[in-house]
Amino acid sequence: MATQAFDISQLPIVPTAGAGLIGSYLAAMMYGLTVLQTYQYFSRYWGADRTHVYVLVVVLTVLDTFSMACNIHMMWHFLIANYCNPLSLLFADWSTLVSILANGVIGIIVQVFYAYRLWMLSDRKEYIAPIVIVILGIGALVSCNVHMAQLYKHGTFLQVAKLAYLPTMYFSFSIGADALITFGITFWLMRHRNRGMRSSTNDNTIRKLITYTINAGAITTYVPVLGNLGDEFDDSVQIVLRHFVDPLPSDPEFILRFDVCVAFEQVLCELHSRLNAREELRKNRGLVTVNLTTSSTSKTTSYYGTHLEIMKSMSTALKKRKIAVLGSRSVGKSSLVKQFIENHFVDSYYPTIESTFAKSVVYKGVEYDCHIIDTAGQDEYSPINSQYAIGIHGYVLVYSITSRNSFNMIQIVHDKIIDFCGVSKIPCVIVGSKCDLSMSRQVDSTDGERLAKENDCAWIETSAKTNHNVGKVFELCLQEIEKLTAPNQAEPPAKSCTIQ
Ligand SMILES: Nc1nc2c(ncn2[C@@H]2O[C@H](COP(=O)(O)OP(=O)(O)OP(=O)(O)O)[C@@H](O)[C@H]2O)c(=O)[nH]1
Repeated sequence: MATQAFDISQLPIVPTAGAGLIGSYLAAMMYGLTVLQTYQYFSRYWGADRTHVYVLVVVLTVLDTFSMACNIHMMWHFLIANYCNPLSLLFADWSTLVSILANGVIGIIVQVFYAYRLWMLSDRKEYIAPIVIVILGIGALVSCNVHMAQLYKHGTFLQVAKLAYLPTMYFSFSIGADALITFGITFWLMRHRNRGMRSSTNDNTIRKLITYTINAGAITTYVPVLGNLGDEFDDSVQIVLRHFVDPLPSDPEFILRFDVCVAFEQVLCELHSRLNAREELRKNRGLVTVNLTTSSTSKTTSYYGTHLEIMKSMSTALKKRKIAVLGSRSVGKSSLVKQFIENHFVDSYYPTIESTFAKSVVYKGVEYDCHIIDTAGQDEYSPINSQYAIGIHGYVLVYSITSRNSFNMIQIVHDKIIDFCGVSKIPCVIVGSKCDLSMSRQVDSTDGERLAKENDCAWIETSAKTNHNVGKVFELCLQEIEKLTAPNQAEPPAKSCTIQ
């Protein structure tokens, strides 16, 4: 039988899928990074988060993987299995349809998550924006589903021009939700910066969070904006744009571009969320104090700003612990706190007036938002300020092993707090500092241990200089606080007392 010459120009399509191919390569690269982020999340935080957070991360990753597999199949179907068969471009392949749905589901999960995050950031006060975000997210999902159902019903791409309003709706809903998320989160972060505990580390971290939020918002909004506005650009730009995000297509090639672009956008969204993970922000050491807690009694809590981190913040009623560091002058209180928070030792001596630091500490798989108050040194003539008896969960009482006087001050300070608080026991760790100076030792470790035992406190020797046992000090303090905390109680009663 003679083969009929086929005139490709008679087809109601543009027979090129190059745009889809390039888009698939980019999406695959982004997918690889997303998997890497997921791996890092599990290797860093395994055991520290709650089960449902892991489930959520796994579900998102599986959906991402599924979407990527569909994209690869789609490319295989059109470019390899049907090589030299331009007619195949007329018919909707199952993977094209299913990946539209998978991307829609990923989108709604991420948007609902961000709506929840916004609500939490606002101390559960802001309802309107989160509800609008969810409605827009549902709108985007519905547009996706209707689009997929229509394509399935028709079985071919011939009706695609008539259905072009559906991807336009999808893009519009996505832009609305992403823009609202970005503005909402930035607004609340700025509010927290203005009213929260002011310090350069806090401000830096909040600035960083705002930058992340704006970047993530800009990038996740970028593709849909181009999608909707592409036709407005001049010809030269359009040549490029048409290959990625042609908004109102009249040919099936669009489906490839659309699909890949949506996948690309979602993967980017995922990627950015994960890139904003806690380790990066932890480099700032001092943490921010913004209201994100689920506990109504706690006013501030740590906030690392993004996706996975906030998943965790949301999942756990973050436990805030306020710890006061007390002791004689020059025993090394500030050095101890600085070593713990900033990981460095300062040789020079500057008397402290008072500074507060914040840091999250994972202890026994639970993350605590610790606020550490470094106080001015006490002596017989300047006893402790009664403010250190109010709202404090635990105490670190520091003496220097090179100063007998500083050791003797510990009992005085301890009794004073007990007096102030009107209780018989306080969560407390007694710390013998400067243990690297053993040649000048004036206080034996047995004396320290005995004193701690008599007062029912924990005890440890440290050196801020050599970073010996520094982290352990605060772990012990948390341990002492938790001993006095009823099981499942997020907030132990901070010592609030009548001053006698
Ligand atoms: N060798 C040694 N020196 C230390 C150590 N910790 C602190 N110092 C030194 O002790 C001096 C006082 O340290 P600070 O941390 O300022 O003491 P402080 O208790 O905060 O002093 P106030 O602010 O007056 O209460 C500084 O010169 C520190 O370098 C340590 O572990 N080993």
